[in-house]
Amino acid sequence: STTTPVVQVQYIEYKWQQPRRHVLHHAAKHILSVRRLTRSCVVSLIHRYPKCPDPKRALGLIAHTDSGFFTFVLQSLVPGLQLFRHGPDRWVTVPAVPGAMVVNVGDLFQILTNGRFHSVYHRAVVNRDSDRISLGYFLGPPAHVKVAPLREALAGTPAAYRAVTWPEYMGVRKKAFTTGASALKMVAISTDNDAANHTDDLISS
Ligand SMILES: O=C(O)CCC(=O)C(=O)O
Ligand SMILES: [Fe+2]
Repeated sequence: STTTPVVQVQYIEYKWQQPRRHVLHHAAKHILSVRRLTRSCVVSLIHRYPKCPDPKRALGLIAHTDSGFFTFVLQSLVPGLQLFRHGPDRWVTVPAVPGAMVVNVGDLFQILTNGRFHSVYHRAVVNRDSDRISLGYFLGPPAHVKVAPLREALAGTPAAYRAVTWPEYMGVRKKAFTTGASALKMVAISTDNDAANHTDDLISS
């Protein structure tokens, strides 16, 4: 039998301005209400990265953003997940904390929050001495659900993205991958929108 879990949204980053907390709250409520209406929409992947004698010359997983709402990553005790940070531009290794899950924001969450939350550009590097294993749980909407910027995220500003389903967006990403374009920009409504251009900046840098 199934029970409805009691979910509490906790704000880890207290420095966030009130409008952003408000958007996070509504986005979380929205995702939970979509989940309640439908069956599971979690995809899981297990990665195994064999040890590599010359890690500088190989990459475990090419730099990318994830497509769904969130990705939950469990790493083995060998770190390898890296996030791209600006100012100065650099790759930051996420420490492998036993029992800890890393939560990455994905492209559809950026669309849902009209760019108030940015999907994280990340990659996986390999280790010289040890194999590495990671588990990824990709949370997104069921295939038929259109994702569009939430009214609460707009607050008087125009929508930066058109509505897309997860499979539609995967199709756009596939096209973007072959042409070197940005998938988020391809579903953006206005090209002079900062939020929509954000990922482009990352990819070109
Ligand atoms: O291996 C990792 O830590 C990252 C995996 C990942 O980014 C992915 O599966 O999308
Ligand atoms: Fe990823």
